Amino acid sequence: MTASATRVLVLNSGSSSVKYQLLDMRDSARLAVGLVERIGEETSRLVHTPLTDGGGKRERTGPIADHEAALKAVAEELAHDGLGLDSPELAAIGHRVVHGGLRFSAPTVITDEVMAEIERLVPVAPLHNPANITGIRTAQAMRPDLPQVAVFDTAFHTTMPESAARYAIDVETADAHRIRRYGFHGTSHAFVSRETAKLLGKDPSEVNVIVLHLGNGASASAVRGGKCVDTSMGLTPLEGLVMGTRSGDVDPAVTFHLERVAGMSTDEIDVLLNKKSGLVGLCGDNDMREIRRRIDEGDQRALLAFEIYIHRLKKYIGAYYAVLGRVDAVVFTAGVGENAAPVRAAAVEGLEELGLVVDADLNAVRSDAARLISPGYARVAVAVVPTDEELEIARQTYALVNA
Ligand SMILES: Nc1ncnc2c1ncn2[C@@H]1O[C@H](COP(=O)(O)OP(=O)(O)O)[C@@H](O)[C@H]1O
Ligand SMILES: CC(=O)OP(=O)(O)O
Ligand SMILES: [Mg+2]
Repeated sequence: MTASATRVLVLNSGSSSVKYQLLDMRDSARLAVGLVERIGEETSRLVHTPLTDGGGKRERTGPIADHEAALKAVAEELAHDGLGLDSPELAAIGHRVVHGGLRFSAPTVITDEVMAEIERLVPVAPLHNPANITGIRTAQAMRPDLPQVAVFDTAFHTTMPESAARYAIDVETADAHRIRRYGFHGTSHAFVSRETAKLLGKDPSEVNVIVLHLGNGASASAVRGGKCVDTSMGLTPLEGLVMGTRSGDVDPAVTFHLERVAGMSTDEIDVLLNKKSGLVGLCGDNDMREIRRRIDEGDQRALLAFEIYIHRLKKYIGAYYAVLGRVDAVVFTAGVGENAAPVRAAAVEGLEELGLVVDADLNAVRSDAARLISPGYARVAVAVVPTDEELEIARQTYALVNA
């Protein structure tokens, strides 16, 4: 890396999307941001926004076959703005990697051996790790000379005590197969819990926070003094909250029952619970905007899906309240948490005895800023804090390559 190399490209590869940002780490300024969605479908779309000279969003539509093709398209868009991957100013490429098992509790420079470990974990993050691997390989091929850094979703959760991380199943079996709660979205839970402390004017070590990361994937975490003590996702990102297409918690016997009684294969049940359940399974839509629109039109299926979503969320707020004992803030983040005021209002409705109240006017404000939505008298702050996984990944990546 040359002394003038201060830029970091961040790739957040999801199962069917890539979000990316190019940042200059001297001031964390974003030079370009973008998204490729519906990868593998006929209707793929790339939206690229350069931010160097006032911007000007560009869009490409049409089939993008896989993550490799997606990244090549992203590289072309960046080159078009004079921000190509060949730039000597690029210091590193930071990758979100969803499953890092127990081994990675910090950002890590990717070697062949690290890649082998990420590959070994594919069975426990089948929707995510393969996309992360393709992203890394494609970026390595483009810039073999640059450090590629993995920032793991699981890292923040490695501080959980055994009482929260261990499932109550036979210890030998669990240990032999490394079955335990790992938790995901950790980069977001870490970033948002820290930003929440800032919003409260306190040091992270002084505050206990319940973070509700509600995107397409969704998870809750209990953070005590800056450290995660429990989280809702488990061995895989399937456990916990109701999500866009994932069931979250179900009785594990549902799977035996479907095998024995419905004659479904393990793979079919995997697809059912990961891709055809959650909001989409309950009402046919996984987008909260569409669900709210249908509810406003009197659609009963959409209403029931919303109520199931909220009921689960409320149970986790209560559970993590009990785990923490004292709660300073309940925080909403990610696509649904940041934008869906009705979800926030419904999730804390009836919890006044716990000190949780949402002010309807504050909750209705649309803003990109971190903000309180509880009234001044409330014992527990309720807040909306936008997550920025890409910024956090860029910071960790840059810090590591400069260490
Ligand atoms: N204005 C909005 N109102 C309600 N929900 C929204 C809004 N914008 C986005 N969402 C929800 O956010 C989800 C995407 O969240 P996001 O955090 O980007 O997810 P992911 O990172 O898992 O792709 C959408 O599926 C939709 O349900
Ligand atoms: C781990 C996980 O669920 O990630 P996402 O929300 O991006 O699908
Ligand atoms: Mg996300």
